[in-house]
Amino acid sequence: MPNRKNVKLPHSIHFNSGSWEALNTYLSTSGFSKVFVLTDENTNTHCLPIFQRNCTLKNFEVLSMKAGESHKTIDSCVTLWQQLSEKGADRKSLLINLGGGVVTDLGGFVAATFKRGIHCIHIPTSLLAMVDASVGGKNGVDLGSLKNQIGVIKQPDLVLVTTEFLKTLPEDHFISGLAEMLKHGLIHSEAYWQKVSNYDKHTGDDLDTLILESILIKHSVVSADPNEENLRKTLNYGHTLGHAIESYCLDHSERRALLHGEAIAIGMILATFISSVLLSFPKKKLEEISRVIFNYFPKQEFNRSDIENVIKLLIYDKKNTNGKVHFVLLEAIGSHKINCEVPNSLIYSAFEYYENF
Ligand SMILES: NC(=O)c1ccc[n+]([C@@H]2O[C@H](COP(=O)([O-])OP(=O)(O)OC[C@H]3O[C@@H](n4cnc5c(N)ncnc54)[C@H](O)[C@@H]3O)[C@@H](O)[C@H]2O)c1
Ligand SMILES: O=C(O)C(=O)C[C@@H](O)[C@H](O)[C@H](O)COP(=O)(O)O
Ligand SMILES: [Zn+2]
Repeated sequence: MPNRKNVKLPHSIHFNSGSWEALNTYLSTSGFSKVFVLTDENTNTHCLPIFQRNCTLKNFEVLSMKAGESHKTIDSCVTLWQQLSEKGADRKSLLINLGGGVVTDLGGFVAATFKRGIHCIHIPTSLLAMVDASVGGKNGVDLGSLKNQIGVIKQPDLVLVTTEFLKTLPEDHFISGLAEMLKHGLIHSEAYWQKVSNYDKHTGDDLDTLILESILIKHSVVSADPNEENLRKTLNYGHTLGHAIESYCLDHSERRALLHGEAIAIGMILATFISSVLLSFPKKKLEEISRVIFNYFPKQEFNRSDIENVIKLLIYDKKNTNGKVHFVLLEAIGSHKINCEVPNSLIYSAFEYYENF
């Protein structure tokens, strides 16, 4: 993977110094009829002032939604579609999504569907949205607690990544974003895996370089397979069980709702264990990966009935065909296999490995 000096971002993605200039040029040359900025209650407080300072256009309207996964729903979309309608949005209007992955997923979907599609820009403000959610055009909402069941793939006009926003991001959400960066390491290269797993914010590691590299890994996969016919499925590493665990916890009030990255971190340990059994993924590496992940993500408890229910949720995974659940597995770091079938007995063994590590 190229480093920051010789790296090439696509024209639609801008990083740090170039971002505000790209936004202002785009706004002044595109002739939008109206500009809307979608925030959630936290990005409204912490990120909107930075946006206002840097955006030369002053007459935009702010729309806001409640923060968090439980608001990534069609009801939130209806409220926003109504507001856009009442405020006279037309097909020459622009929606700027200023927030984490919930705002970029939901705002991307609202923009893609309002009057069959208005313009949209993502300005990601969480680590997870910078390295993953804002790149690649997947958008959508949950159906009840089932993750991302409704949505489309539509690329935003621009993605503007400004890491200054991370200064106010709460620690648990920062760590959640690290999970997707670790995933990029696992599917892409040992070198990037090592860099992210050895990242230490206290020793002044260059986080911006790691973020940029993650964006490039994600972009390279998406541009090779934008509609997830084959290669893009690798970006779903750890998500087959991870999403089922996330949905299960969202739906059970006695459990803490896990952040997306927290659930995916568990899913990656489980998928790597399964890889070690089915594809001879090296056992020593499995242990290293488990150690790194447990270092950030404390163990969660799953009893037999929890696991049974998680397995039942696998039927909703979007990589399934003909009722068959398809996992992404690894032969080694950076060497993946898609569309793998996994017996339930092995899923139970994977949870046993996770609980006993
Ligand atoms: N479309 C994709 O390709 C893709 C990829 C990965 C994840 N996702 C989705 O992204 C969502 C998770 O995204 P997330 O982790 O960003 O969650 P999030 O959007 O809920 O943001 C995390 C929390 O941090 C707050 N926040 C965000 N930026 C802040 C800032 N700069 N300062 C202070 N507070 C800030 C938010 O208000 C929220 O409370 C999930 O729904 C997941 O399914 C989508
Ligand atoms: O961009 C992709 O493709 C991904 O799979 C990235 C994932 O990290 C992300 O969580 C995505 O939203 C999952 O997609 P889904 O199609 O499984 O809902
Ligand atoms: Zn994810």
